Amino acid sequence: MTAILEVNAISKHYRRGDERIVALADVSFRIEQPTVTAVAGPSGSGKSTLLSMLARFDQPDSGHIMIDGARLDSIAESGLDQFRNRKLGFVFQQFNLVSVLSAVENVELALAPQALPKQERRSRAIAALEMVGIGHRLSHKPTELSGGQQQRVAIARALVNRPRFVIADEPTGSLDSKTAHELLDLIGRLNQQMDTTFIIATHDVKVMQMAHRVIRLEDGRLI
Ligand SMILES: Nc1ncnc2c1ncn2[C@@H]1O[C@H](COP(=O)(O)OP(=O)(O)OP(=O)(O)O)[C@@H](O)[C@H]1O
Repeated sequence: MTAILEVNAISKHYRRGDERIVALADVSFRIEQPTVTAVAGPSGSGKSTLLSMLARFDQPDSGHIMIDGARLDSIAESGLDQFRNRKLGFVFQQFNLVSVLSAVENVELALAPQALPKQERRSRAIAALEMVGIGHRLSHKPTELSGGQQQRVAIARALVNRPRFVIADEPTGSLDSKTAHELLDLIGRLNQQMDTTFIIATHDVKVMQMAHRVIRLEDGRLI
């Protein structure tokens, strides 16, 4: 069976002056089904480096990654935006919403690369916001929303293109415990209903508890 994600012996190092920093060392794993995977490990263990490789923001020094049976390193630079737009959604600790835009406009941004009629774009963005339970806050700007509501808008933005994968970096890091629980329930539901695969870098035990699988990194190695 073709894995939906296959990470094959990837390594990555950085140089700082004379120092050689091993960020990832011979990391391999497969994800066979649409599931929620937590990537855990202490600060500096390589979690963000791994996520940036999965999105091809950066490339490993050796090894390779396959998504839906296709090698990431075979995608031409000119095709990267399209690849990310079709396959991936992103969620960040600080939400990364555009402060001057409303909730619905923030979600519409993710649809911009597609040549959709304005009305279609609007209705898709509204549907995504309704799906994450925030259809009653369409015209609110980020500063007029709570942290949990902003993170829901960010999730709607990540999901509006119905990507196969959502890559999240500490999505509960700025949320209180109750709001984090609600967000994780939502992620669990979206995984079930939409078959979206979530890969979540985290220090949060709650995320590790709800994930189907936890991958642990230490000094760039899987443990
Ligand atoms: N651009 C870079 N140049 C030099 N070193 C880097 C660079 N990016 C990351 N590193 C180093 O690579 C290692 C892994 O960093 P990474 O950001 O992946 O860790 P992390 O597990 O995500 O940490 P955190 O939980 O604090 O976000 C660290 O030692 C870090 O200092």
